[in-house]
Amino acid sequence: MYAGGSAGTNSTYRANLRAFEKFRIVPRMLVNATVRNLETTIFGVKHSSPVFIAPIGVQGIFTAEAELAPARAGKNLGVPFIMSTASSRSIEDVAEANGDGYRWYQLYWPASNDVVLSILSRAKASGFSALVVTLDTMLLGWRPHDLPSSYIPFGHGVGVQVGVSDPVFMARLGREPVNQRTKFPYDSAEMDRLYVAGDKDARDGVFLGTEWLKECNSGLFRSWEDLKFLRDNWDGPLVLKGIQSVQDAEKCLDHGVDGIIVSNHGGRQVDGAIPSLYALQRIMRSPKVKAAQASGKLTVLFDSGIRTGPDIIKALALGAQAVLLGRPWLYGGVVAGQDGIEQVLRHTMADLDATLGLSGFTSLNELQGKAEDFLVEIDL
Ligand SMILES: Cc1cc2nc3c(=O)[nH]c(=O)nc-3n(C[C@H](O)[C@H](O)[C@H](O)COP(=O)(O)O)c2cc1C
Ligand SMILES: O=C(O)C(=O)c1ccccc1
Repeated sequence: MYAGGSAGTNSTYRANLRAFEKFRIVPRMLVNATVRNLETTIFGVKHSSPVFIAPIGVQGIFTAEAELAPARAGKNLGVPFIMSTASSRSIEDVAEANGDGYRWYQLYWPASNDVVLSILSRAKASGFSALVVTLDTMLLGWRPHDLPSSYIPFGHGVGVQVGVSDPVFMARLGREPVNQRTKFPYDSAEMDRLYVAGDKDARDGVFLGTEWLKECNSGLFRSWEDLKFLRDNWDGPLVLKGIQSVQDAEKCLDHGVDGIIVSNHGGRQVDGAIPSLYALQRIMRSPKVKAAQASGKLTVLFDSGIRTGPDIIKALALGAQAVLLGRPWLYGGVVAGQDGIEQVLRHTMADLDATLGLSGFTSLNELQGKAEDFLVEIDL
C-alpha cells in the first residue's frame, strides 16, 4: 500500500506510464548488432549499464535486510546504488554492505546546517561519490491511501536510522547516537504492536522518529541560494533530484549543480503533475541545457515510470544519460530479498540489451539524445 500508492488520484503515476506508451521506437534492420555495449560514463566513471538503483527509503517496512539488500545487489552486479536519507540502516552499515561497489548518497535536506554538515561528512567518510539532493519531498504529498491507517513511516519509528545514528542530531536531544537495529524491529506492524503494549524502546523509537521527521520536513524554507552551502561543503558531484521544469533545469547552471534527475517521485508528490518523460522532453529542448550537457557541464538523469528495457531506450533517446529504477527493484526485494532485486536488475539489463540490438543499435551512444531519428509520438 505505502509503496504502490501515489499522491491524490494516482493521476501522475498513471500519466508517467502512459507517456512511455505514447513514445514508440522505430527499429532499423540489417545492422550488425552482434556485439552490443551498454557501457555508460557518468561523472567520468564508466558503468556497465545506464541503470542506477533509485533511492527508496524505509525498506525496513518491507524486509529484514532493509537497505542492505539493494546495497549488496548493486555491488554484486556493478550497478550504482543510491542510498536514501530515510534509510532503516545507518550510512556506515549501508556503505559496508555495498563494499567496493559504487554509491551515491541522497539527502533529505535537514533544517539545521550542523546536522547537514554531520551527514555530509559521514557520507564522504563512507565512500559515497556524489550527493543527490531530493527537492520534491520537503513534505510528503497528499496520499489518501495512507490516511485510514494514518501511515507515515517516521512516525512509526521506521526509516530514521540516519538520524538516530547521527551524533550531532542526537546531541541536540541530549542523547548518544544509537544503533537502533539492536533495539527495535524494523517492521512497522511489530513496532505498532510493541508501542501499544507500552514497550519503552518502541515508545522511544517513535519519539526519535517524530523528532527526525520535524528536522527533515522543515526544509520548505530552502531557496536556490542555499545550494551554495551544500556546494561549499561537498567536493564531489552535486545532483538535484525532482527537477521538472525547464526554468529550474536552466537555473541549475548558475548554482554549481553538476547533474539533475528529472523526476516526479513516481507520482507520489504532486497529483496532476507533468509526466516525467514529457518533462524530460521539454527540458532537453532548452538550448542552454542541451549545450551544457554537450560540454559535460550538466549531467541529465531520469526516473519515474521506468519499467522495461524499451523504457530506458526511450528515456535515453529523449536526452537522459542514465536512468533510476525505482518500484521494480523494490517489488523484487519484497518478493525475494536481495536475490529478487538482482533478478529484476538482470532482467531489465537483458531486456535493454536485446531491444537495443533489435532496434538496430550496438551502443547507447548511438541513440542518446536522438529521439527525432527513431522515436515517434502517437495518439493513444
Ligand atoms: C516506497 C518509496 C519510497 C521512496 N523513498 C524515496 C526516498 O527516500 N528518497 C528519494 O529521493 N526518493 C524516494 N522515492 C522515489 C524514488 O527514488 C523514485 O523517484 C521513484 O520511485 C520513481 O518512480 P517509479 O518507481 O514509479 O518509476 C521513493 C519511492 C517509493 C515508491
Ligand atoms: O515515501 C516517499 O516517497 C518518500 O520519499 C519518503 C520520504 C520520507 C520518509 C519516507 C519516505
